Amino acid sequence: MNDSQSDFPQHGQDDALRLRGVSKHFGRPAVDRLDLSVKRGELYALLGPNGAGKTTTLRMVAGLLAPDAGSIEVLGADLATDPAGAKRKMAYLPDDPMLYAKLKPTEYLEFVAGLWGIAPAQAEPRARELLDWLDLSRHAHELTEGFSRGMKQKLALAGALIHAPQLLILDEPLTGLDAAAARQVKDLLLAHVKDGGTVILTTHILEVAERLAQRIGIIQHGRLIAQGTLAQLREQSDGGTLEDVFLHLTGQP
Ligand SMILES: Nc1ncnc2c1ncn2[C@@H]1O[C@H](COP(=O)(O)OP(=O)(O)OP(=O)(O)O)[C@@H](O)[C@H]1O
Repeated sequence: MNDSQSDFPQHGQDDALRLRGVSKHFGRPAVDRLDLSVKRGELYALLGPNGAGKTTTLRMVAGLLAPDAGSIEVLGADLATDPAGAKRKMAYLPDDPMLYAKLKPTEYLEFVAGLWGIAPAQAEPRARELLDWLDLSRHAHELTEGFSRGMKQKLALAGALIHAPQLLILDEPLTGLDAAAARQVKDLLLAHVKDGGTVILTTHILEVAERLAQRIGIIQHGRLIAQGTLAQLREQSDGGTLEDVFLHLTGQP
């Protein structure tokens, strides 16, 4: 996608993300001894019914929530012992990203870049490129308070990408986007993976998982109940669409 990402490691056997026995309880288990690995250069979709533990899992990976048990490794950096090293390599986009209403996109991206210690001379072309990619350039000098939900979502994604992270962690990144915006975001994610980067995302839009993901994991009651390519998941079920497979595996009518 750009020069700053050309030093990504080549596709290899290494995992970009590795969770081992990760648990989180809120009175009752939200995530329950979860083992999950995502390979470098892979787009992995995490599916599950409401309340299955998807967001809790991603928030722990992003370092926003401490696991009660287990370990999380991001591109070789242990999140517990090297949180700064792990966080530098990843970006997290929550499902309800927060922006600063009184900033323009260029100012917002400059601000986020500053938090990462990126010099303005380096940040500015990267910001311009991201705004172009997401078709926000013509709004670059407008206050974000006037933005639609989809525009805010795209700007938040640009902010998450400003430090050229290798691992993207995205919670419902396509919800609320119109067809054109969804296409821009999907293209950006596919380009990231093509460049050797890694994506893990949650979605309730099964067509997104079906079309984008190399592997799909299904989580229920905080545990991974199935994982594989769409073809492999179909084999574990009675075939059919991903919706049929999902409903079958999660025991829903
Ligand atoms: N901060 C919290 N305090 C108490 N319980 C929580 C908290 N966060 C999550 N939970 C509970 O943990 C469980 C998993 O929630 P989580 O948000 O991870 O599910 P999810 O799979 O992302 O669901 P959805 O698809 O509805 O977004 C739910 O039972 C939820 O109520």
